Amino acid sequence: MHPSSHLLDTIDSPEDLKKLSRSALPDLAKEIRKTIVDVVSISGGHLASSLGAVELGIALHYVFNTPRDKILWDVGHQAYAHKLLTGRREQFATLRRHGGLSGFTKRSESSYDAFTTGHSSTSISAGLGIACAKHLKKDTSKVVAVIGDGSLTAGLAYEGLNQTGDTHKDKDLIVILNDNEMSISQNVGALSSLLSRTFSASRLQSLRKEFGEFLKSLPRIGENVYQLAKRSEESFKTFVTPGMLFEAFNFEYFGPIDGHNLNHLIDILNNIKTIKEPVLLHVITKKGKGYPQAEKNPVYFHGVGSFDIDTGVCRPKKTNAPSYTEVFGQTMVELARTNDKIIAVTAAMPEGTGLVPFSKSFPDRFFDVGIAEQHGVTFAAGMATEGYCPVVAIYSTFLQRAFDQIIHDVCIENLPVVFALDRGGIVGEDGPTHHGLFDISFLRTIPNMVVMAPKDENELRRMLATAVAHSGPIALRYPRGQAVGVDLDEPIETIPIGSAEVLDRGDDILILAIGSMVSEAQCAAEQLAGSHAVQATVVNARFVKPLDRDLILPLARSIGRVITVEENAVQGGFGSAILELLNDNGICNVKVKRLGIDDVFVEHGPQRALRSKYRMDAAAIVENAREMMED
Ligand SMILES: Cc1ncc(C[n+]2csc(CCOP(=O)(O)OP(=O)(O)O)c2C)c(N)n1
Ligand SMILES: CC(=O)[C@@H](O)[C@H](O)COP(=O)(O)O
Ligand SMILES: [Mg+2]
Repeated sequence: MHPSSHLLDTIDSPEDLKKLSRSALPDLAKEIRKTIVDVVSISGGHLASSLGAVELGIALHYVFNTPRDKILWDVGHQAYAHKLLTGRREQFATLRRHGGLSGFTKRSESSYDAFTTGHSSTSISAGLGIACAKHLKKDTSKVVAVIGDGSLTAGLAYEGLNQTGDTHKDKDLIVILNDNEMSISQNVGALSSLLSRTFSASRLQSLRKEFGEFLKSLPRIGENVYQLAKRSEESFKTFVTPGMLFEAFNFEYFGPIDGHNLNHLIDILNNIKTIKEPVLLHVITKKGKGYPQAEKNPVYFHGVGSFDIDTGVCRPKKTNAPSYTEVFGQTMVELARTNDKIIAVTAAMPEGTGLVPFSKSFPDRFFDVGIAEQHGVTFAAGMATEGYCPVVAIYSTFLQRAFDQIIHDVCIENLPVVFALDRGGIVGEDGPTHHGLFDISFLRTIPNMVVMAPKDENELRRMLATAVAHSGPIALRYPRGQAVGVDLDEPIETIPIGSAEVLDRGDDILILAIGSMVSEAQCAAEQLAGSHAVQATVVNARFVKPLDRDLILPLARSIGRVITVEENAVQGGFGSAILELLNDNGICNVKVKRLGIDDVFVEHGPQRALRSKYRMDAAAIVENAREMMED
């Protein structure tokens, strides 16, 4: 690694970058890489993707006139070099920290961040929107969307390409395909093998051209020659290349070129910026480029916690409890051993959702559909119609994409699809685009859907067993990170649908808690009894839908003071469900306080700090209980 940052230290904006000679840029790239590795080794972050896009970031800001020209970084997880070059060098050490720089691009953070990101595959649609708006305003500045090969597996990207290629209107958009042959894991699907046909691509294209020229040179094309030409054209299609694909979308295709060769990048960008029609530039990069450990293991270094730079080894976490994700993954394997109908579906997150062990034990029953949550849900619905039991494991935040598919393709027909929602609640450093704070609200409104959240990892296992035995759509949501550390039942018992449990008994206040908030409620009950002489009944609701009305209603009636607690938006969530239940049953003289996230987007920061700031803890329950007692 380069010892100092004397070039980077001179850059406060892309204007300063432009003052450097081309020959200095490779050294600048080294300095940027060193800075990224240094900071991410402490703060954690998306290391491998950002290291792969260093030259791209330099070349784009060297050639284009940002922020007037707009660069949209898809997902935004590869944009650390962009941040360093656009006036955020001094704050870079605050990356992903509470109050510091976001790990993604964010409009409110910088005028150089053209679009706020975190979820994938938005760059082409948003870029086209910006380009069309510029066109209407007669603004001739340029728009560049940088999208990865993984992000190009999502349908949304093709919706953008399709509209961009509409020949009836001028669409001045440059799309850069940053192809490192990786999503988080190995990229999947027909597209990934198509993109790697680079050798045959150029060979076949020149063959095709030569053949066309030959035909044109003939004085008269008879029927036989014409038929031969058509057949040849057809057979060329079996060798479709990336260029042909994008040309079919009416893009001018350039590439593939080496995305780490600054001279080539700058030359070609200078050329294509003069073209006033859709352009696709295909660049080949290496995920983790420049940091050997990340080059060797890009999956591990995609999103990483703090690590030792010399060894690449992550700093150990303090607890011995497994994560919810691990327990989910192990339980899937256990259940699938005796139930050959269980199928696992992931949308490009086999590691993140804990499904790698399942994929190894049952490769035929494991499906990675790519970054295609909508397709994944409908695909699962199709499998369910054939008698299988698909378990769709998707982070809460990414399932938002598939809301219509859940209703239209799964719930209307009451199909037995299990939704395993990892990262339900506050996720931490990824911030507002990634917190899973809406699933309870959006799932509980859907007819036929059952919604559960476990209080600990043993209950997660029981809920998963319950879910695969259920005959309709059913969702369980659980948090990011370490579980509670309880013993696990063997064999796994199921839970009657809609049954809550009483954990503590007291006459003063009723605390109805769900999921991760159950342990906080118990802790609060202990404090209330110990220091404030307030006796609380604590109920682990287990189900948001259906609620255990036979247990909840008499308790609410007799105690008269109710606090609901959930790690979810308070609007429309578990607390709202309780209010509806009470109201619908004529119980209107009960005081109810709903605790949850109150109509805001939660910023990024450590999970613990955010939970405390947003009052998702025992202290908040105690405070609210005491206020209620005083009223
Ligand atoms: C809708 C959505 N689903 C899943 C993810 C999780 N995710 C973030 S980056 C990524 C892989 C993206 O691959 P690619 O675009 O090729 O970028 P690379 O990491 O290779 O640079 C995935 C699956 C996401 N951000 N958004
Ligand atoms: C950029 C992105 O969407 C993912 O890489 C995400 O950051 C993963 O989050 P986890 O670290 O919770 O798996
Ligand atoms: Mg990629």
